[in-house]
Amino acid sequence: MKDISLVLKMMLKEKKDILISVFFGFLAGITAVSLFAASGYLISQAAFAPPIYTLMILVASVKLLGITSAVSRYGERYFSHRGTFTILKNIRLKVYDQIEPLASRILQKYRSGDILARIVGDVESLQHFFLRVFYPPVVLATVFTATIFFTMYLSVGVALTIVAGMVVVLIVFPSIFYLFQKRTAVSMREKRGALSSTFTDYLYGFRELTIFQQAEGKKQQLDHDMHQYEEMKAKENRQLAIQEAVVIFFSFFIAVIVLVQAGLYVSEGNLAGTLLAMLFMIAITVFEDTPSMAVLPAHLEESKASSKRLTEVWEEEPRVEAAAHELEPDVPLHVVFKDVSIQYPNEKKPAVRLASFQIKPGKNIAIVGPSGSGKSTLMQAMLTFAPIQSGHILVNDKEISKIAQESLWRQMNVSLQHNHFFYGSIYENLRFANKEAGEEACREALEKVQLSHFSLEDQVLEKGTNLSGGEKQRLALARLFLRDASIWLLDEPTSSLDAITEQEIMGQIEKATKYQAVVTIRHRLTGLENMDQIIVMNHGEIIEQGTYMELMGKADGYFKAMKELENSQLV
Ligand SMILES: Nc1ncnc2c1ncn2[C@@H]1O[C@H](COP(=O)(O)OP(=O)(O)OP(=O)(O)O)[C@@H](O)[C@H]1O
Repeated sequence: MKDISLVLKMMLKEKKDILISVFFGFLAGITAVSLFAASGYLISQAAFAPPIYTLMILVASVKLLGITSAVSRYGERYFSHRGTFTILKNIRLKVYDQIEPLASRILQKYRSGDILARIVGDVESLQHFFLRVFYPPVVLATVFTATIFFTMYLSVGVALTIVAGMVVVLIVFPSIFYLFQKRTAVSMREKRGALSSTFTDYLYGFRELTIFQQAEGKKQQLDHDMHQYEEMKAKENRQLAIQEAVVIFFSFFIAVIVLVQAGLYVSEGNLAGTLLAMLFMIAITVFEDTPSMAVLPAHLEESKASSKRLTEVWEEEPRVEAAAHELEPDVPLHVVFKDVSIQYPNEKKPAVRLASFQIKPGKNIAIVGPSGSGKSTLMQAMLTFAPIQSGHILVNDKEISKIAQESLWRQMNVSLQHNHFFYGSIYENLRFANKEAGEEACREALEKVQLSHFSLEDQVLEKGTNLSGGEKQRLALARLFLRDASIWLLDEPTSSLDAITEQEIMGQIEKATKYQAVVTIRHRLTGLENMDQIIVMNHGEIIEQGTYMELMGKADGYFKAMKELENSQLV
């Protein structure tokens, strides 16, 4: 029950449509049974040449039942499908609401292909829960019960045969099929997950795979995964077809038993002969919709697994209470790190240990240190993307975890090591930072980053694959000139640029940020003389901090040694 709690909760929100569709389903089923029962009775009665009005009443009833059955079948389809699509919409919204605040953590834990398979494939497969798992047994049970009561009135023996048939079809068969299905479903899901992950790996890494001549091997693995998945799918379809055949065969078998049994009662004089055809028709019709019970176990297993796979994505994550404190938009940010340690999930040691420093409004700060020393992690923590293990990050005296993320990000201008570009024009990619930015402002921003040779209509391909590394960095920086923000966070913003372009663009940034704080992660140690503060990191710790002069004044300082080494290489 816990496994399908997600879909059950979403389903119960649509009680009205569910009740109406069950009502129409029952009406359609029971009128179909009555229609065939009345037809059987009509044929038998006609053989005895009864008064014309008897036949007229029977013919009219048959017609009326036919019309009612058709109309209620329409109502059943309409409301059950409407309910299904609303349930699916509710599930999509719920999944999005749960996953969105955890996105940065989840993407560290799951492969992107797997996440995609969950939020597309698993959500889609839950649409079958109501229509194929919940609904058929409920409607069948109600139709069976009503039919059994009616049949009991005619012949208790026949009614008991139908009861036995009902128990086998509604309980025994689904339970046996479920056991078979469980095994197939587990390997199906594993194969689907493997296929989806291999496929995304192949797609994202296509260029590298081709260059390193590994594409063929990966393609073979993809073919292999695809082949295995198709084989499993074919096996599952075969299994479902056999199950369906068993149920259909059994239904006819019960109808034949009813015919033989009723025939026996007639010959013994315990049943009127005119009821024979009627009982046979009832037995045939009441089992008409039972093949849906053959596929029910497969859909139940699929729904359970999908619901579980979706909920585990957010249930295993620590709960994030919606932070409610809104930062005032006009007050510049003052950020204080107090003994902050950060450890990524599944990592043995922290990426940052006991970091303490401040970012005051209007100050220029550089973070330097060897690769892997934790510089970007500090920036990720300011953006609330890195998991803080201990210590405090205060933004305008408020704990960062209590601040509504949007109000924090609104005041930040960020350029990360890898910036994302969308398929579209340069203009669209710039306006993504500020919807209000007009063409003139965008052209000026391009000029500031020395991209004035680009027109606003030029196309950017997915992930900016038609741009050079330096162009991507400059386009990412151009976005920042279009937004007002009180802190600029720049992670190696000019690492792909030549020294002259770098100097000019940094000059433009300096001009635009007279009153803003700018935190820049740097590998090159040039141009740091005017920094208000330089933070030096090594092995996840801040080992030195101060102005350029202060750090260069330390006789055996780490920064001083790094700077001297760099200078010696430049000479
Ligand atoms: N998402 C992550 N999951 C697990 N470990 C991570 C993650 N991101 C970074 N790390 C680890 O944290 C440590 C610090 O990484 P970080 O990116 O902060 O270093 P950096 O100083 O910015 O390096 P670089 O100069 O190469 O960009 C590294 O050991 C890295 O492997």
